[in-house]
Amino acid sequence: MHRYVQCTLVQIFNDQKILLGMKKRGLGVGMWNGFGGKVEAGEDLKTAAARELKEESGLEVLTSNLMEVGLLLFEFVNSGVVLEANVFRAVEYKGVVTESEEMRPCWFDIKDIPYKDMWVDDVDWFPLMFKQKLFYGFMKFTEKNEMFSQELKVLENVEEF
Ligand SMILES: COc1nc(N)nc2c1ncn2[C@H]1C[C@H](O)[C@@H](COP(=O)(O)OP(=O)(O)OP(=O)(O)O)O1
Repeated sequence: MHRYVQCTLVQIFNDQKILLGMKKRGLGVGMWNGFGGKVEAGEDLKTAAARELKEESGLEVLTSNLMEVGLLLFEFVNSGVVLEANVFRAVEYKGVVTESEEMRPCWFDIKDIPYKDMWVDDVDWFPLMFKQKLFYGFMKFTEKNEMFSQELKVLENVEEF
C-alpha cells in the first residue's frame, strides 16, 4: 500500500543564478536541493512552500510570486511512501539569505549546477525548468535511494498535473 505525502520544493532565481541549499539532516542529507518540505495540516501548497522557504533559507516570498513549474512523484518502494513534490520558482522575494539548522544556502550559476551532489533525478528536470517548461515526473527509488524507474514529460498547462 502507498502512503502519499504532499511536499513543496522552491527554486529561487536571480538572473542566471539559482539558490540551492546543502541539506544538513534528514532525507537528502549531503545533497544540494531547492527549499521545501512537507505540507502541514490546513496549509495550501503555496503557503507551505513560502513557510519552508523562510524556515530553510531566511527568504520571504509572497504566495502570488510562486509560479508552478512542475509536479514530481518520488516513490520509495521499500517504505511505500510516495512524495508528491510540488515545484515552484520565484524571482521576486525579500530578506537575507541565512543558513538554517536544515540547509546551508549557496548561489550557483545555472551553467554550473552541482549535479553530482544532488538527487539523481535533478539532472533530467532542472534543464526543463531552466527552459521554463512545465513538467510532470514519476520516479521510483530503491531502499538505498537509487533511482530505477523514471517517467518524465513536458506539459502544456497546470491542469494536466
Ligand atoms: C527522490 O528525489 C528527490 N529529488 C529532489 N530533487 N528532491 C527531493 C527528492 N526527494 C525528496 N525531495 C525533496 C522534496 C522536499 O522539498 C524535501 C522533503 O524534505 P524533508 O523530508 O526534509 O521535509 P521536512 O518537512 O522539511 O522534514 P522534517 O520533518 O525533517 O522537518 O525533499
